Amino acid sequence: MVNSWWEVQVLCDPALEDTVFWRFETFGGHGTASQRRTHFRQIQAYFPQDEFELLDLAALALRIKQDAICSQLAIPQTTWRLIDEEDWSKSWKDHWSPQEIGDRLIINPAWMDKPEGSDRLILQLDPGAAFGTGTHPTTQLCLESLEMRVDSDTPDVTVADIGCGSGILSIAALLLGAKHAYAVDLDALAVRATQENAALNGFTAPQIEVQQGSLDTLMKTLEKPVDGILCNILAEVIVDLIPQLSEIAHPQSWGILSGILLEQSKLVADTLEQHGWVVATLWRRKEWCCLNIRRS
Ligand SMILES: C[S@@+](CC[C@H](N)C(=O)[O-])C[C@H]1O[C@@H](n2cnc3c(N)ncnc32)[C@H](O)[C@@H]1O
Repeated sequence: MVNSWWEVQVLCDPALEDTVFWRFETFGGHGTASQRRTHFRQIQAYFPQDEFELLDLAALALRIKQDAICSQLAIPQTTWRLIDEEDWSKSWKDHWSPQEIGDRLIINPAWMDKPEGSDRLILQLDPGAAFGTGTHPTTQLCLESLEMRVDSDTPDVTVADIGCGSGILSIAALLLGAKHAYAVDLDALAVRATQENAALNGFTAPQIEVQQGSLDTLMKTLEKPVDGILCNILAEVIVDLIPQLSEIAHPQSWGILSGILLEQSKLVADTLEQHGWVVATLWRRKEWCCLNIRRS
């Protein structure tokens, strides 16, 4: 059980924002959020104290500094402090507000009143320690792609959500009209967050089934192939998963893959092609992209 967290805060040039998000994610940060300041960005993430030594944080700060130097940007200021569980949840909640995404969704922090008078689907979310507040470009790209794939005209859609984090993509799929979501994540905190968030939105098993694990878990437990595969992890991880992706797909299945930096998209697309998939569209936001794929 985690009792204390490192709150790591980076003040940097806006152009470094995506890189810092990516560094936080690869280091295992939770609840990453950013705010605009007049001439710079303030980005923070939280790291469980029992898993991170001061040396790890120093290494993270050094990497971020090197990233800035390589991009010829001002040297960022990285600071950290130890906070307890209660302060942690409050601290990052202070930085988060309702957010409209695409044409049909609004992500509403669970501790705030539901927005009134909106004709959007309201996705209630409390990510807790898991990734996926909807503020990251990759999550937004996945949600916008999902809107184009799932609606009330496609009522029997089933989706697999690999690396579900807070559960945001599975829940969005169900709100948009999908029939079943099968969510997996290696992180036990993400499994718990997904179950709790699903319940907040009125979804429980069997409509949503959440397990700790990855693609191999789904391969063992799914009774039928799914119509859609959602996977917002990192390119390196996605490339490793691709060879077995078709094990949970049928000939008409589609996929939405993100967490991929633009310069990594060719590697991912080539690997997809080698394994019977094609990239139908590539959506881009900042340095990130999202591949909408189908079987070839
Ligand atoms: C970038 S977050 C995405 C969360 C959410 N789906 C979203 O779109 O915002 C990636 C998640 O993938 C999980 N993850 C990383 N590698 C994984 C793997 N090989 N299999 C399953 N989950 C993985 C992480 O624990 C993390 O929760």
